[in-house]
Amino acid sequence: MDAHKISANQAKEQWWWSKFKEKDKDKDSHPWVGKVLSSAHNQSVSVSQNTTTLRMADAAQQQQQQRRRRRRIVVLISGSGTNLQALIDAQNTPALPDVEIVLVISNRKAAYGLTRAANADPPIPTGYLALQPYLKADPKRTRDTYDVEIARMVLEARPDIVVLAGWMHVFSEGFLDTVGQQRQLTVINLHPALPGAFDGAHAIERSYEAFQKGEVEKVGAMVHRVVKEVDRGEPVIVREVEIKKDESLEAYEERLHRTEWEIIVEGTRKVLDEIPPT
Ligand SMILES: Nc1nc2c(c(=O)[nH]1)N[C@@H](CN(C=O)c1ccc(C(=O)N[C@@H](CCC(=O)O)C(=O)O)cc1)CN2
Ligand SMILES: NCC(=O)N[C@@H]1O[C@H](COP(=O)([O-])[O-])[C@@H](O)[C@H]1O
Repeated sequence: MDAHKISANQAKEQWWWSKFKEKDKDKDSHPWVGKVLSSAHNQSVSVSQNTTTLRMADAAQQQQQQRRRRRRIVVLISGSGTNLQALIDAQNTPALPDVEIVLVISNRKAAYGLTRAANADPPIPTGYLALQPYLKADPKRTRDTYDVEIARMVLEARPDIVVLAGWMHVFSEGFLDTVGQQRQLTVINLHPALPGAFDGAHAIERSYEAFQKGEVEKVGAMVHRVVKEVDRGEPVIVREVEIKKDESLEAYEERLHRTEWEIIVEGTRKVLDEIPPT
């Protein structure tokens, strides 16, 4: 700013002083009047400074409140983790705002999804617990106690949502009852078939074969809430996928996976947005 130019505040200040001096001319210039006015001025300056400070603090607090607490996501995987990668890439974009993937758990040591989590920026903490080694370690252990142990690992991360992204293990009540103890904690699952058809494992191959044999007209994928009955939970997102007569399984699978990468983000966002802000 050029030296001869003054700021709006300085101009306001000089106007104020000129008014103050005009007033002073009309009145007896009792020394105390000057003192009262100048201290009034000083007070008004300090009040306005305090007001400004208060206003700034209030604005900062409002900004803080507007900046929602990041919603915490735990992801369970068993394989390559391309759907986990879709979630990692979508974090804090308009597709999936105000989130943090806080833990990735695999039941298979060789799952490449664990590498994806470690390579994320910042790296995502991972956990690993496979059923068979767990059972072999202690004869008193059961599939149900395994499920409770997985649930404990999940709850320790204080999630707002649990996403099964290619988690190839059927949960018993042990898991569902344990995570169900945390209010409003939803578990969702990505399933490569439409509701009510091809529940369970190998759904991609089974639905592809059924279409090619003319047994079904439509195929697709869904994200659903997880209940005890496998793949029978309420659908959250359902998306049909184009399939062509006599095309290869690989061609169909590639198209299906692209759809999965979209709906796993949409489904996660949809369920998180159902949670009232704290
Ligand atoms: N109680 C529930 N558990 C799980 C659900 C669910 O809806 N309710 N969804 C599945 C995911 N899933 C299909 O989407 C699925 C995964 C695995 C299996 C399965 O038969 N697994 C075998 C082991 C297979 C293997 O290790 O290759 C098993 O668990 O014995 C069925 C369906 C996740 N869990
Ligand atoms: N019944 C569950 C099931 O079949 N899930 C399937 O596992 C794959 C995981 O891929 P990813 O490891 O690359 O994300 C996905 O195709 C998903 O639909």
